[in-house]
Amino acid sequence: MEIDKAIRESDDRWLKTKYNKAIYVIQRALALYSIEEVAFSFNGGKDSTVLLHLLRAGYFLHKGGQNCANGGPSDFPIRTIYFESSSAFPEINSFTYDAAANYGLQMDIIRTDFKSGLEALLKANPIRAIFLGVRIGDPTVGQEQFSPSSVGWPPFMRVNPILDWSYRDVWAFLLACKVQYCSLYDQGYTSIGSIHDTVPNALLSVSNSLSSEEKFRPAYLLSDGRLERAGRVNKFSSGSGHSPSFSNGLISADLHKNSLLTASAIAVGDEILLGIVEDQLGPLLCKKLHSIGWSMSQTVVVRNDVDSVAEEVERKSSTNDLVFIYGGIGPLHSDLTLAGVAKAFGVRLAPDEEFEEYLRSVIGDYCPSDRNEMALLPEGITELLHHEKLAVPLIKCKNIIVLTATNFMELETQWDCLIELTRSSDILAVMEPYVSRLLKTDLSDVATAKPLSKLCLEFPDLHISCYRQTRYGPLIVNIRGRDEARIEAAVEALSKKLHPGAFSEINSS
Ligand SMILES: Cc1cc2nc3c(=O)[nH]c(=O)nc-3n(C[C@H](O)[C@H](O)[C@H](O)COP(=O)(O)O)c2cc1C
Ligand SMILES: Nc1ncnc2c1ncn2[C@@H]1O[C@H](COP(=O)(O)OP(=O)(O)OP(=O)(O)O)[C@@H](O)[C@H]1O
Ligand SMILES: [Mg+2]
Repeated sequence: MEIDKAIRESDDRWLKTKYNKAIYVIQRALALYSIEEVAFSFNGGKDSTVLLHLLRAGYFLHKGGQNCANGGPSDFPIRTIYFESSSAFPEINSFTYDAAANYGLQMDIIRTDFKSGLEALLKANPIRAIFLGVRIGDPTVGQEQFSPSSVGWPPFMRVNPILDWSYRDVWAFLLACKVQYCSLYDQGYTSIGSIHDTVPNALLSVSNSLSSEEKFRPAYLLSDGRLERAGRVNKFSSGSGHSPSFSNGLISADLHKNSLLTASAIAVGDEILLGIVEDQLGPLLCKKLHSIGWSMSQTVVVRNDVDSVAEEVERKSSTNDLVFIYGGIGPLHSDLTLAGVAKAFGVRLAPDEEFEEYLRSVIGDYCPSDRNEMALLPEGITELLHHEKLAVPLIKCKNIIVLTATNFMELETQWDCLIELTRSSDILAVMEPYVSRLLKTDLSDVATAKPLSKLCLEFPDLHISCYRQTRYGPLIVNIRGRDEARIEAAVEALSKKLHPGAFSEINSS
C-alpha cells in the first residue's frame, strides 16, 4: 500500500510517530464501528486530504492486507460526505471530484447547512461515527480524538485522527507521500474557507517591483504554522461595508511591505555542544535580522562533521530565504563547513583563484602544501561578496551566507558590510521593521491562557508570544507586528477580555 510504504521508507521519525498514532485511532474506530456505521467528512482541503490517505492506509491495514483490500483505487468503502456550497472555490470543487474519481469514493453530496444535512443523513443511514480532519488550533477548540457531537447536533461520534498534527506535519505527510492536493495551496493559500473569506496568505507574498502581479510561494513554505489562518478575512469586521475588510489588516496594496522573509542560523562547533564555549553569534543575528524586518525561524548548532553540516544546510536552505552559517571555516582538520555546504548542493570543492588572491594578501605566500586548502570553495555556486572594510570577501553559496566572524565585534563589521552591499544588490532585502509592545501581568497562566489564545485567533497577522523571567514573577506578553494600529487594536482587545489594569505596559529596549 503506497501510503504506508512511503511513510515507512521516510527518514522523518517525527512524521512516523504521528502517522502511527493516527492509524491507531482509525483502526480503533474501525474495530468499534462497522464499515456501514462510519463516514468521512471530506472537503478537498489539505487536512481532509491527509485524512483521506490515512483512511485508505488505515482501512487497508485494518483488513490485514487481505485480497479484498490491496490499497488500490477501488478499495475505499467508507461513505464520504461533502457539503458542497456555491461559495466554495472552483479549484476545491474540482479537486474534490477528481479525488472522488481517482480513489473510488462513494460520495454523498449535501447542499444544505452542516446541521440539517447531518440530521437528514443520519436519519436515512446507520452512521454512528464521522472522521474529520480537525486539528488543535482550528477554531473548534476543546475536541478530543473521539468526541461526541455537541448538544443540539444529531448524535454521532466525531473521530479526529489528526487532532495533534501541526501544520508542518500535514505538509511533511503530503510531500512524503507525493499525493495530489488542491492547486490553491501552490498559490499561497494556507487554509481554505469560502471565496468570500479567504485570500492567499500575505506572509507568502513574493515582492517583485518589476511586475504589478502579486506572486505567492507554496503553502508548504510557510515557516510558522501558527500563521496558517492569516489569509482568512474577518467575517465580523466592522468595516465600511463596501470593501472587504481583512481580519489581519493585510489588504492587497500592503502585501509587499508585509511579506515575510525568514532566515536561519547554523553554528558549526563541537566545542559549543560540549559546553566549552557559548554561541554568541546566533542571538546577535536574531536581533540584527529582526531589526530589518526579517523573521528568524531557527538557530541550530551542529558538529564539525561534513554530513551534519550538509544535512542541516540542505534542510534549512529549502525552507528559508537566507541561511547564515559560521564556525568551522579555515584550514584545520575540523574546518569542514564549506565541504558540508558543497555536499548539500551536490557539487565539489574546487580552487578559487580570486579567493586565493585575497587570502595571499592576508596570510602572505606561506602555504605548507602545494595548494591552499582555504581557497577551496563549492564549485559553480559561489559568489564572493567584496567590501573594502573586509580583508577577505564573504562567501555566498546560493542562499547560504558563510560568515567568518567568531565574536560580536567581527559580526558587527560583517553585518554592516552586508547591509551596505545590499544597497547595490539584493542580497538582504531591508524590510519595514517589526514593532513590539511588551505587556506584563500578575494574573496566573490559567487566567490568561484562554483570552490570549482567542487573541491569537483574532489577530493571526500578529506574533503574540509569552515568557517569564522567573516562575512566580509576572508573565510578559510580547505583541509583535508591522502595523502599529493593529498592535494597538490587539492591546485594547486584550484589556477588554480581562479586567482593566490587568496588563501594564513595559518599555521594550
Ligand atoms: C461532519 C461535521 C460534524 C460537525 N459536528 C459538529 C458538532 O458536533 N458541534 C459543533 O459545534 N459543530 C460541528 N460541526 C461544525 C464545525 O465544527 C465548524 O463549526 C465548521 O466546520 C465551521 O464552519 P464555518 O466556518 O462554515 O462556520 C461539524 C461539521 C461537520 C462537517
Ligand atoms: N464543506 C465540508 N464538507 C465536508 N467536510 C468538511 C467541510 N468543511 C469542513 N469539513 C471537515 O472539517 C475539517 C476541518 O476543516 P478545515 O477547513 O479546518 O480543514 P481543511 O479544509 O481540510 O484544510 P484547510 O485548513 O487547509 O482549509 C475538514 O478536514 C473536514 O473533515
Ligand atoms: Mg478548510
